[in-house]
Amino acid sequence: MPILSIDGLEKIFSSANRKEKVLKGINLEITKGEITALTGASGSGKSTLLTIAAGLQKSTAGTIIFQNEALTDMNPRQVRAIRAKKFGFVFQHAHLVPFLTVQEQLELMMDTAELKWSKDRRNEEIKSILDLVDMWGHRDSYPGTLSGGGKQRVAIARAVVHKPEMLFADEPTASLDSKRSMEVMKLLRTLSRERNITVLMVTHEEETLEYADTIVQMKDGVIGKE
Ligand SMILES: Nc1ncnc2c1ncn2[C@@H]1O[C@H](COP(=O)(O)OP(=O)(O)OP(=O)(O)O)[C@@H](O)[C@H]1O
Repeated sequence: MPILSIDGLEKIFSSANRKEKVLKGINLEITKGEITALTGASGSGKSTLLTIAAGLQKSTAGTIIFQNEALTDMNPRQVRAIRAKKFGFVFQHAHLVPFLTVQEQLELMMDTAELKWSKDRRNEEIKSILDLVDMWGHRDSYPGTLSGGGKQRVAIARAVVHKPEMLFADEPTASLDSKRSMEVMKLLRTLSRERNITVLMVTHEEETLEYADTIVQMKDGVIGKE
C-alpha cells in the first residue's frame, strides 16, 4: 500500500493575461521506504509536483492521499500540522539560520514539530542523527564555518531529526560537486533504509538516479513513459 497517492493532479497558474497548465493530470503512487526521483526537462513541472505533494502549495484539481487521509481536503491548519510533524524538507541550498549553531538548528526543528520529548531524548536524537551525517564534531559550529557539503548534511539532519515519515528534497545535490553529491545521495539512501523514511526528490542530475528505487520521468506536465 502506498504511503502517498496522487490522483488526477492538475495545476494551473493564472495571471492577468495568461493561464498556464503546468500539471496535466498526474497519477503517482509513492511506496513507503523508497526513494522516488522526479526527473525531466526544466519547466516540466517537477518542483510544482513536489511542492503540492508536500502541502506547500495547492492544486487546481485532483487528490493527494497521505497515510489514508486526503491532504487535498484538509484546512490550512491541518496541512501545517502534517507538514511540521510528518514531513521534512531539503532544498538546493541548505538555508541554515546563520546565528544558530548546528545543534541549535536541530533543536529549533524539534520545537517546530512540537515534540514532547524529554531533554535526554532530544539530546540522544541529536547525537544519533549528527553521527549519521558525520557532523557531531561540528555541533557547536555556526553555518558560516562549514563547507557546502557540511551545510547540506546539517540541513538533511535538521530535516529528519523530528522523525518524519517523508522527506521531500528539491534538487538536494544541485549546489554540490560530484563527490559531495554522491555522499548526499548515499545519506538519503541510508535514511530510507535504516530509518524507513520515504524520500520524494527532484533531480536533473543523471548520476544521482542510480540511488533511486523508482524514477519518474516528467515531460510537459505529464508523467512520460520510460
Ligand atoms: N508561482 C508560479 N507562477 C507562475 N508560473 C509558475 C509558478 N511556479 C512555476 N511556474 C511555471 O510552471 C512551469 C513548471 O515549473 P517547475 O518549477 O515546476 O518546473 P521544473 O520541472 O521543476 O523546472 P526546473 O528543473 O527548471 O526547476 C514553468 O513554466 C514555470 O515557469
